[in-house]
Amino acid sequence: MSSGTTARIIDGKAIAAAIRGEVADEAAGFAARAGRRAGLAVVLVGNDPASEVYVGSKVRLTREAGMESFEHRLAAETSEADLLALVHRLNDNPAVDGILVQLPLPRHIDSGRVILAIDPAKDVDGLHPENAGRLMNGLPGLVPCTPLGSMRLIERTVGDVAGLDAVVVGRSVLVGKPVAQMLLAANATVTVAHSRTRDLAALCRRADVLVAAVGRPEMVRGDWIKPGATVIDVGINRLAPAPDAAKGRLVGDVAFAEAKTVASAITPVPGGVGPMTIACLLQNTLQAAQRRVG
Ligand SMILES: Nc1nc(=O)c2c([nH]1)NC[C@@H]1CN(c3ccc(C(=O)N[C@@H](CCC(=O)O)C(=O)O)cc3)C=[N+]21
Repeated sequence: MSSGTTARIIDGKAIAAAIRGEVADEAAGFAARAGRRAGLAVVLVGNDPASEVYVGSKVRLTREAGMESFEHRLAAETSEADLLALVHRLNDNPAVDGILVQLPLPRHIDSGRVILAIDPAKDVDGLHPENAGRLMNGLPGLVPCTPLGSMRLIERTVGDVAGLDAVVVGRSVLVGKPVAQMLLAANATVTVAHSRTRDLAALCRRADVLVAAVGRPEMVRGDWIKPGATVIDVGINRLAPAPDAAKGRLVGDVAFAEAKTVASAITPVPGGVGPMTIACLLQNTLQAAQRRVG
């Protein structure tokens, strides 16, 4: 398994910071032309601690990029009707260019219905079926941030993926399906694997580009990886804390220490895809703002 080499660690944190810098420059230009700043509304229902942390960084980085942040924190018991009413108000608010409803929502709320209520032109998460359909059909639209961030890292690492074998492990609407569409649009030969896939290890070993997005800590082992492959680890899993620690360690869906002896390049967790997600969210917000003012 070990080739005695060590993979290049793809520095998502640094690349994301560079993208945020570019977004900040463009956001300043937008504000000068439009006479207002681009605005992002983030809606958080309930107080899941992980979601609180993500929303906190989204708000901070939105402001750092020179955009306006509208924060809506709702109680866990908020009704679906009240959440839908807020989404409609944000759709109608001209100062809001992007709307992100943090997922997962409490179980009594149908997230599909909430996503459907978001104006597709403000759907900076790229989750509305109209935007998903646009991605599928190769039409311009807003694309989901985590897949977009993953693609940016792939492009920067391997350049052109045309003709390469790409395997995506995971078929979620949030990550697996859209990242597969993006790889296909870039002319990779794409296989989407999932929990029912037979001999997942052998399939993964054929991948020049392997995207792991299953949400299972360290599931992808070193001997599942083709020597020289590029590995994009989308998973963010917090392990149970050690007896003396308050918080468990963050790990991806890939067994990093094993994989880095086989791959030619790999994203770390944290510091890989995660920061790229937020950078792409800011970029999507600016794009939505620019389209809205025409
Ligand atoms: N509507 C919606 N859209 C989302 O895009 C969305 C969501 N809901 N719900 C939750 C997931 C998760 N997510 C992350 C964003 C940034 C990091 C991130 O920046 N992580 C850092 C730090 C991780 C840490 O220390 O906790 C890193 O990986 O280096 C992680 C995870 C967006 N999500």
